[in-house]
Order: sequence, then C-alpha cells, then structure tokens
Amino acid sequence: MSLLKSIHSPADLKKLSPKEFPLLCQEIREQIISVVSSVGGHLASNLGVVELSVALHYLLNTPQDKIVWDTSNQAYTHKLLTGRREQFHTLRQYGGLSGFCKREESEYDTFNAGHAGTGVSAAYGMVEARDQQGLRHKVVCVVGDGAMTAGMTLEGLHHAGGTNRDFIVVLNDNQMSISKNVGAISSYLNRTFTGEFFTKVREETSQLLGAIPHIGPDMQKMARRAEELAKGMILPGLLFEELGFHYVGPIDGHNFEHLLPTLENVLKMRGPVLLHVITKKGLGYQPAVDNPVWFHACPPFVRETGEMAKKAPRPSYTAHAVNTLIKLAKEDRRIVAITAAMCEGTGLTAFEKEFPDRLYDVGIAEQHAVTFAAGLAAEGMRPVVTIYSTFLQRSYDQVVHDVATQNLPVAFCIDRGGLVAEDGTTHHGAFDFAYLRHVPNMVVMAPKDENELQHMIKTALSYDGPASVRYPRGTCLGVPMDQQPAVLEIGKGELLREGTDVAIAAIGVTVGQAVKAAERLAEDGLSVAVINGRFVKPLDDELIARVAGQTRCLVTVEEGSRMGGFGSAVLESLAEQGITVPTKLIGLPDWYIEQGPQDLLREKYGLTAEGIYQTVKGFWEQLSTKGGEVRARNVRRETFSLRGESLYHPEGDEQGS
Ligand SMILES: Cc1ncc(C[n+]2csc(CCOP(=O)(O)OP(=O)(O)O)c2C)c(N)n1
Ligand SMILES: CC(=O)[C@@H](O)[C@H](O)COP(=O)(O)O
Ligand SMILES: [Mg+2]
Repeated sequence: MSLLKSIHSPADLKKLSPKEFPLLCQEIREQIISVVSSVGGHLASNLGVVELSVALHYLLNTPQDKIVWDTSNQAYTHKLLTGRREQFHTLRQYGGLSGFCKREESEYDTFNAGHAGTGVSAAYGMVEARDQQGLRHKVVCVVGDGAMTAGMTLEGLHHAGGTNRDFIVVLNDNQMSISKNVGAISSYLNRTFTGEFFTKVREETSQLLGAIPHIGPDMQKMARRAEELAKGMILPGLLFEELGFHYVGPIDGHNFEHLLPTLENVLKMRGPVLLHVITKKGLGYQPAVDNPVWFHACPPFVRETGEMAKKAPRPSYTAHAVNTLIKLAKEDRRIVAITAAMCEGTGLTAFEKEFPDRLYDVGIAEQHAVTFAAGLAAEGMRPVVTIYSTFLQRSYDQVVHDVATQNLPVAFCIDRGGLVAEDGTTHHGAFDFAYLRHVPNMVVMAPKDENELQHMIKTALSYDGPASVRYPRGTCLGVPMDQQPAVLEIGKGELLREGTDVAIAAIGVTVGQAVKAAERLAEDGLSVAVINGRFVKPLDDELIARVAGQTRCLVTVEEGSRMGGFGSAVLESLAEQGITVPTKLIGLPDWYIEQGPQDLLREKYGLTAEGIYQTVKGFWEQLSTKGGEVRARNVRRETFSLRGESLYHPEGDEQGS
C-alpha cells in the first residue's frame, strides 16, 4: 500500500512514523515528477520542499494552524497532503487544481499568491488577527531566499520584528531565485550556507591561538567569545536578530533528524522566530538538479531525458523583442536593460551574453527596478525595463511618480501581455493598458506581429519620454521581418481594410484575428473596415473618427481588461469628438480570468477570429432588428438593414442627431 495514498488529510500523516517519511517523500516526488512532466509546472522549487512540507504538516495542526506559502509556486506537496491527491493530475489545467494556493480550492490554503514577497505581510496580518481575537494557533510563513530580496518581505519583517508576537518565518534557502539569486542579501545568506568565510575565520582564530604558548582558561574563554563574535558578524543571525527575530539555523531541509526536532523547538518559542532551512532545488530528479533554471517553470517534458516534450514551431515574441534590443544596444551605448529576477523569462540572458555590463538583475524588486531606471534616464541613459505585465503592477506608483511626472525616457518592454495560460489568475497580463493609459506622458503601444514589435521597440527607445510596448506570451506569427527596426509615427494607427458597414478597431495580437473575422463577415456580405490601433495612447483619434464616420457601428478588440483599456480609449475619443456610433467592446471582463490554455481562454472570451465574427454579426443583427434604427455619427439618424445596402442613405436626411 502506498503511503501517499493513505493520506487524505494531514491528520493521516500524524499516524505515520517519522521513519516512514523518507519513503513517503519518495512517493511524493514520484507523483510530482509524473504530473509535471505531463502538464508542466514549477518542478524544481517543489522538489526542494518535500521534506519541509511533510515536517510542517506533521508538527502543525493545520488548518487551525496556518501555513502561508510565499508565491505559493512550491505548494504541490502541501496540496498532496491536504486532500488533493486525487485531483493532482488536473494541476494547472482548465478547471483543475491551481498551480498556486487558492483559498477557494482548500481550507488549507490560507492565502492566494502567485506574486513573490507577499507571504510575510499576509502571515503577519494573520498573527495580528489571531491575537486581536484572542486565539492561540501558530502562524508559519515559508518564504524563499529569492522572495527575501523583495521589498515587501523586508517591509513585513520590519513590521513583525518590531513587535513581540509569536510568529514563525521559515526561510527556504536554495540559493536560487529563478536564476541564481542576486544582490547583497543573497551573498549574505550564501556566505552562511557555504560557511566558507566562517570556517576560514575559525581556522585562523585557532591557528592564532595555537601560536600562543600556554593558553589559559581565560584565554580560551576569550577565544570562544571571539569566535562567537565572528560568527555573529557573519551569520545571518545578526541581520534577522537585529530585525527583532530569534534566528535559528541554518539546518538541512532534507534531513528529518534535523528538521523535526528543530521545528518542534521553534514551534515552542515565543516571539518572532526565523528558521533558516537549506534545501536543494530539483532534488530527486537529476535533470532538475542539473538545470534548476529551466525546471523552475517548465513545459511538459520527457521524463527519461528531461527534454522539452514539444518544441515551439517558431521563436517567441520574447526572443524577437530581445533580439531587437540587442540590435539597438549595439548602436546606442546608452541602452541598458533591467530585469526584476526574470532574466530567462524575459529573454534577457541573450542580452546579458552580448552586454554583461549593461544588464541589471535587481532581484524580485519591481518597484526598485522602475525607479532605478528613472535614475538612469535622469542621467542620460536609455534604460529598458523588461518585465511581465503582471509584475509591472507592483511598480504602478514608480511609473506614475518617478518616471512619468518627469517625462523620463524609460522604455518598458512588457512581456506576457494578455492571457498567459496555466499560471492563471495571478499572472494574466490583463490590466496594463488600463493602468498605463491614464498616466500622463505615457506612450502605450502593442504590436500586431513581431515585425511591428521591432519597430515599436525602436520607437520606444527613440522617444523622449516614457513609452511601453506590450507583447504576448508564446510564439510569434512568422511574418516577414523588415531588415531594420524603424521609428513609427507616435499616435498613428493603421487602416488595414476599408469598409462601410462595420469598423473593427483592434490592438496587439487581436489584430490578426480581427482581419480574419472581417474576411468571413465579408463573405456574408458585410463591408468591414479593420483598424490596427498600434497605439492605445496617444490614440489615433483622427483615424478612429474617420472610419467610425464611414461605418454604421464599431467594435473594439483587445486582449486585456475591457474596463479602462483600448476600447475605453476609443469610446472616450468618440465622445470627445462628439461622434455617436453604436459601439461594442470585446476584451476581458470584469473578473479574474481562470487558468487554461491560451487558445481555450481566447475562445471563451471571444478573442478568436470566430469569436469576433460572432460578436460582430450578433451586434449587427441586434442593431438592425432594433426597429431598423440606429444612431450613428454625429450628424444623422440613419436606418439600415442587416446588409445595410437598401436602407442606407449616405447623404442622410436632415433630421439631425
Ligand atoms: C513580484 C514577482 N516577481 C517575479 C516573480 C517571478 N518569480 C516566481 S518564483 C521566483 C523565484 C522565487 O525564488 P524563491 O523565493 O527563492 O523561491 P524558490 O523557487 O527558490 O523556492 C520569481 C522571480 C513573481 N512570482 N512575483
Ligand atoms: C511563479 C512565477 O511567477 C513564475 O515562475 C512564472 O510562473 C513564470 O512564468 P513563465 O513560464 O511565463 O515564464
Ligand atoms: Mg530560492
């Protein structure tokens, strides 16, 4: 009988003997590797916390006691131990288990996450809630060394350490963020882990003492004290102790003989405690140990070889964006690139290879990344912040307050714009048009294909103010590329098709779908204009007005939040210009979008050619059956049939609007 199968809740775990835990962990790893190899996921981080998760659930009394998983991409074992083993094969799939913690999924998931660095703050909120309510349970936050570089984590430690509440933070230190962890905190932790410096000091101290003849007990005491002092100076104990935490560790996070008694003691301690646990990313699957970066968030792979199961047919938008950056950086020494711990995901590893001194990985510090870029721009550089749409949300005020108020030339390459698939709710890039559009001085662009992408990046880097280019996750279209990136005229859209019945104004990846929809509508006898918006801001008001004036209704399309996005911009523009035209907005609705394959989600939210076709057709029919009367443009009341031709009077009557 499998041990894992006998566990339906953490209560069953307590029925096992700790001697059985290594075998249980083996089964857990087997399960994780098997499922992730077929659906993809955060393999390396999860394989590293199997023992830690078992130990926590064994010693705590969850769900009364609370475990908060920072980022929560490492919660697979937690899921397997908390009644979700049977659904585990649905991980990250449409309608299946989330790859992250979700309160709506399980009472054991105490806090939803996906973005790094929220754990300590959330858990500390739970500590205060517990104490405010006179309750007595434990609250434990598990936070990675990567997330330790996030400003929020430090803010949370700063707050919690200033009080004397019972609160346990487990620092899961695998010396890796997605890539090798960076920065001063990481070096500090790393030094401890290897203990090289400490060992050296210790050796030197004893050599020194050995050289002194007749060392007496007082001297020995002094020597021990010196060693302790040296230890205090270099162990992270000092950092955390100064922040008000009792520091315990570091301990081996894969060894139950260390983990269980230490954790047991820590759970009895009062006040804020930080337990430092050393783990290895990917443990139990050699390809993941060898390449933890690739296996951080991997697509499905062949288990036997560790190779990607299905190769992408074409390069990604990400690769095209970075190739363009490299091209431009060769010509302009002022261009430097910045990433917040996403060197691989944003493709900047290629940039780093070319320009090792011009790439800054600032750690999981999006806010700093943007203000740092503002500083660079203020002194004449041309920084590019290359960042996922969802993570730029963290830097909203930095965009507003530090970049845009001063009209500084910071370029934003916004990757993962729109639907990102399996990471789901926390990771879809749904809001960037909306949260950037209203910021004065911002230029907001989205290309219809990879060729336009290169021109937009060039445009952003030539523009004397803040400018963003957003592009999607996934492979590009395979269109022919112009030899050189060129500067586009700011605020000029592109009319791709003329038409007199319907105008479709689309932006970004939806443009190609809009064109296909228009072709089908044309087969049905409708005359459909298609605008490639190119700029969400400044919008091409003139083009929108002209085309809206020639057609009877307008449909906007964007892979982003409908509220406040491109469609809203079009509506505002029409209103400003006094143009009344029946308008429909296609985009993401006012709720959080679930996980699922991009194709499926695009279909569900009407963003495919078929979806656009159906919406336009339905809209057209709705308008034409509304007593045949529709208000269009700013001057005339017009009547039209579904086909429009017989009742349409271009010269119009003079009834006015
Ligand atoms: C705000 C934010 N920025 C970037 C990311 C992308 N990201 C996900 S996990 C991760 C590394 C986290 O490292 P660590 O906390 O050490 O956890 P590990 O995977 O090593 O267990 C990063 C950068 C994110 N989720 N949230
Ligand atoms: C947890 C997290 O935020 C990242 O690991 C993210 O899942 C990576 O996404 P991509 O696979 O799109 O790079
Ligand atoms: Mg780590």
